[in-house]
Amino acid sequence: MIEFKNVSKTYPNGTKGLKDINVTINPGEFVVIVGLSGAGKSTFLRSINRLHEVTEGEIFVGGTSITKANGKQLRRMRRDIGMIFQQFNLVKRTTVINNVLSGRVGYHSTFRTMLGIYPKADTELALQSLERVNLVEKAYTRSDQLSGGQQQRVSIARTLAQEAKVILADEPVASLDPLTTTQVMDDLKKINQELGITTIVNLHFIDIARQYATRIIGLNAGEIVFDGPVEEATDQKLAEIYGQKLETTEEEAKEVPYVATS
Ligand SMILES: Nc1ncnc2c1ncn2[C@@H]1O[C@H](COP(=O)(O)OP(=O)(O)OP(=O)(O)O)[C@@H](O)[C@H]1O
Repeated sequence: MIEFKNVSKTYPNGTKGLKDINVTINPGEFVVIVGLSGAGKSTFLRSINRLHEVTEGEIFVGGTSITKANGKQLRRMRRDIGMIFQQFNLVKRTTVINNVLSGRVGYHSTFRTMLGIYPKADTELALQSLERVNLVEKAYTRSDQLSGGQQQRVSIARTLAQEAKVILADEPVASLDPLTTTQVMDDLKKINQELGITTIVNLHFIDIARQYATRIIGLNAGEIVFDGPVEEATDQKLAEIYGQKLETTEEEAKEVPYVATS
C-alpha cells in the first residue's frame, strides 16, 4: 500500500509541484496518472521513491514512512520499488542480461556488483524475467542493438529481476510508436495481473490510460482533480482534468500527442 498524507512539493524556485495530496494506492492496482504537461505527474511518481523530496507531509510504502527513512532502511525500501523511464535508462554498450542483472544491485555489496559477479540464481532470475517479456533470445545481445520497444521491455525485466513489489513508470511509451506502445503496455499489464505488482504509470495518452488502467488519477496544477475507476473517467470528467473540451479538429490533433489539449 502506498499512502500520501498531506503531501506538498515546492521546488526551490517557488513552483508548487504538488499541493496537499492525500491518496492511497492499494496492492495490485494498475493506476494511470493523467494530466496536462506540468500538472505534476512526474513529481507525484518520483516522490514515491524519493527521486524527488517532498517539502510537506509524508509518504508511506507498505506502512513505513519512506519520507523519514534513511541509510540502510531507505535502500531496502527502494529495492522494492522498480522504476521505468521514458528513455529506458539502460547501459547501452553492455548486454541485455547485464542490464537485467543490474536490478540485483540492491541485494549485494557494491564491490561484487562493480565486478559484475552475480550468483547463479540471479542469472536464472534474470533469464526468467526476460522470458516474461519474450526477450530471452536477446539475452546476450548488446542493448543498443535492440529497438526502443525492446529496450523498454528489458527495463521492465530489470524491475522483475529486482523483485520489485511496486513499478513506477514515468511516460514509458512516450518515445515509442503505436505498435511498440501496445507491446510495452501489454507487458506491464500482464506482469501486474500475473504477479500482482502494484503499477503506477504516468501517461499523456488518454486512450491508452483508459485501455489499461483499473483506476485513473487526474492531476491539474499539482492537485488531484479526479480519482476513480476507469469506467467513471468519462469524456466530461476528463475535460475537467484538462480544463477544456476533448474534441479536437484533425489539424489540432496532429499538433498534440493526446486528444485533450489545444
Ligand atoms: N526541478 C524543478 N524546478 C522547478 N520547477 C519544477 C522542477 N521540476 C518540475 N517543476 C515544475 O513543477 C510542475 C510539475 O512538473 P512535473 O514535471 O511533475 O509535471 P508533469 O505533469 O510530469 O509534466 P510533463 O508531462 O511535462 O512531464 C511544473 O510546473 C514544472 O514546471
